[in-house]
Amino acid sequence: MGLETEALTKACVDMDQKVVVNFYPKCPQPDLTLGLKRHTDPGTITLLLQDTVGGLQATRDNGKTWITVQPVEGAFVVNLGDHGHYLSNGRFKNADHQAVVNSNSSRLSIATFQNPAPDATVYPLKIREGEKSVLDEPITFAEMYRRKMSKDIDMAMKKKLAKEQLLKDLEAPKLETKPKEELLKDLETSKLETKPVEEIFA
Ligand SMILES: O=C(O)CCC(=O)C(=O)O
Ligand SMILES: [Fe+2]
Repeated sequence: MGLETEALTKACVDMDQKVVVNFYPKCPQPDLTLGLKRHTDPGTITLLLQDTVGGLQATRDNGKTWITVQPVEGAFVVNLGDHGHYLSNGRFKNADHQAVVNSNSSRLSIATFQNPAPDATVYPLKIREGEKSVLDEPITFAEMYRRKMSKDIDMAMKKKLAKEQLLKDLEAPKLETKPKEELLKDLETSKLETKPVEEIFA
């Protein structure tokens, strides 16, 4: 990024490492659900170790296509998180990803999140000529996280209300529509789920 040595370390203030072990049991009807819903990781960078089963998917072409991240034995998947996205002024993208399940085997993954300190400043480290900042103002990592989570809760609430309405509508007599399972699945995979981070913070 053309930054001075230690610029990233300084931006993170006091790096905090969190390890999460994800266990995805076998699922008899994998196309009705997800192991982990679509999201971006909030931190700077994530190192992910997945077993040989596979199930991690990421988008490309601005969310238009899903690709499966094939497990490579002994290799980590390195994801950029929201903090890394902002520090680079969006030059490096936060990985938009999800985990699917399957009916044959259970799966295990270990994610190691590298997060900045809660009071670290989130703002591009360098804004190049002609570029606009992806953030209007500097905020703390704690604030960035709070905004992300409240948008998430908002979406979940909207989705819950939409689901309740849909179930009500389905009870109405003579409603010509797709089968109930299909409608519920549409809702489950709908764009209400999450948005690209730029839109969330717009
Ligand atoms: O299990 C996976 O492959 C993805 C895990 C993940 O995205 C996460 O823990 O944030
Ligand atoms: Fe993730």
